[in-house]
Amino acid sequence: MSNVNFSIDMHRCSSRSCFRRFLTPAWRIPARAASVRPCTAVAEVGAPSSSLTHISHVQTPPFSAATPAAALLQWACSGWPGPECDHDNRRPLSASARSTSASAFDSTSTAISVDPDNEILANGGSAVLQLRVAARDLGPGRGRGIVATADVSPGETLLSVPLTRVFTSQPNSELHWSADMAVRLLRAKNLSAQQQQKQHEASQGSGDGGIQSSQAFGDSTGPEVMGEAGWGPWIAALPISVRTPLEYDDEEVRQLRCPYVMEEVQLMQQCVRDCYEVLQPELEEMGCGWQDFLWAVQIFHSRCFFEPSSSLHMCVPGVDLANHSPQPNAEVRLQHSPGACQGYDALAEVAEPPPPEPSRFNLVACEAGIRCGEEVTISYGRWPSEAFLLLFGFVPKTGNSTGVSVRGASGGAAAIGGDEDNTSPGARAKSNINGSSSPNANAGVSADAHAFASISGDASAGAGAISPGDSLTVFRDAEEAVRWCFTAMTASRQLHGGQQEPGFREQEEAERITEATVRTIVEAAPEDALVNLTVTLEGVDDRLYGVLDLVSRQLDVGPRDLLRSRLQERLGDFGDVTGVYKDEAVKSFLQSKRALTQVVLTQL
Ligand SMILES: C[S@@+](CC[C@H](N)C(=O)[O-])C[C@H]1O[C@@H](n2cnc3c(N)ncnc32)[C@H](O)[C@@H]1O
Repeated sequence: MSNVNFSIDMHRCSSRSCFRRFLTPAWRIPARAASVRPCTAVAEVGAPSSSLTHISHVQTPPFSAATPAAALLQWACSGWPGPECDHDNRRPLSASARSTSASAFDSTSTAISVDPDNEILANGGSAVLQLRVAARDLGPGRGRGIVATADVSPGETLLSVPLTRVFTSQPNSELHWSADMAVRLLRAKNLSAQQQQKQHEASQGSGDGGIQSSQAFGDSTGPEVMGEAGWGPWIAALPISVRTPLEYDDEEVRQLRCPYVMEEVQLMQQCVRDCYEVLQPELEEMGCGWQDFLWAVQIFHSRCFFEPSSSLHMCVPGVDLANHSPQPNAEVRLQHSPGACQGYDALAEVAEPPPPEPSRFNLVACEAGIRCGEEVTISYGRWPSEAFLLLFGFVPKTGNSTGVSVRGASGGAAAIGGDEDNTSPGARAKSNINGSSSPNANAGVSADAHAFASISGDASAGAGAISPGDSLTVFRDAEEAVRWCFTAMTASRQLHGGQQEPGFREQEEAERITEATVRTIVEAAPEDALVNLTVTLEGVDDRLYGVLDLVSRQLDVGPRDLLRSRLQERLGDFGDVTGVYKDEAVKSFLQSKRALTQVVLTQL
């Protein structure tokens, strides 16, 4: 097999306007929904409870060795000979080495006892792999995760899932990708339940009491053989409930305080409701309602990888148990089989090739390796906190409240505590913000732009709360920036300069200048080039600087002063974050935005 060293970020991340640009277009009302009547309000189809109790994001069934999650890893890695066969010498580890590491396993380990003379135990017609990882319950904050049950060498494959067992979006779906996947998941859930029922009845008839071992999910129990009914082992291991902002009620949306993010949440909620309306008849035929649909959509939002070359979303059984860390110790790779590569067909014409194996989705240890007992983590990408909150329902923390060192464009990469994540493609793209990566957006930027854009020196005020990769949207787009600057400066001059309220003529003139400035800036730039103008710990978005610089020439105020005023206003949005939050993730979100705004302000 050719090993394509190809990391995949969770979903898509574009460089400059990281969040809005990748999410918003995808969340527009899908084509099939566009013709339907205005959607039903959430309340009519089953609104979430509004009581102020903390809700864990991922609710999972009680965990033991026999749980579906423990059996899932075996099922997911169908056809994989196991980690020891991936070493260069292709020799299995000695039995003693294995038993040493196995002694550190807990009861949930999937590496059950092994006959040393028999590398692979036959079980229900399938092999039991000697995995070096196990699924574990990590508590209310994180749900389940993957833990190393032995020391793992750098580059070692931990899980290897054939693409035939990866639940993938359909390329030409008319519906939003997650809605389409949700219906397919619910259908598969129904079919696999029916299948299980049949098996149960058959086994009762045959007198074995209907007891099916959780280890008995063999190669014959997958979707390759059973079609949609074959996803049962994965579905049984999915969380019972997932909570993301799709479930927020009005009060919780208000608690987000940030108008841009509140809009995104409302847009997403609306889109899902619209999709539900379109799909309702089909869902009801399956006996599913709004809550089932909402659950399934959130399953995919919180567990899918986005594969950029095919634009497909992939939910990978087993690997979908890996939690996020900004400093991951593992990564994912697609391994293409010769059968999936160009040239296989040509070979088939001249020789009898081996039957093509499916390509595989691998979880691989990073360069440092992994110690026995450590959680195996991957990076979902380096995103603003709202992207994490909206899709995954949590906001990552730095875990370090001191030692923030921020350098700007000319100074190179920022280092935030010990948790800087430069591993993802998103991270590399984002660090270009202060460079000249957006040529069209920089028209008119003066020579001191970079000095201004560069946030330098140490800043520690509350920086430990900043989610790695977070950014603050200062303006939705250039037009909003121009209008805000004119309005704010007029108001400020009246307040501080004792100026009279402008008369009709003056107002007209001010409006004319504003419109002309908007046209100069917006019409000169390509469509959507000037949306989501941000600041990050790495500095000020060049495009934002360019806009403020042009406006400042009209207003006779420095761009730095304009930015400072705006950030002070934004800080007010995130003011006092103490209080009761039904969802702790909202608090982490607010703390991160507030701390980021404060740090940037101290650096201006
Ligand atoms: C791909 S799933 C990972 C497995 C999940 N913990 C489970 O029990 O099924 C992603 C979800 O796990 C949780 N999660 C992942 N990384 C986390 C982290 N660093 N902190 C808190 N929750 C995390 C979030 O609820 C997220 O939506």
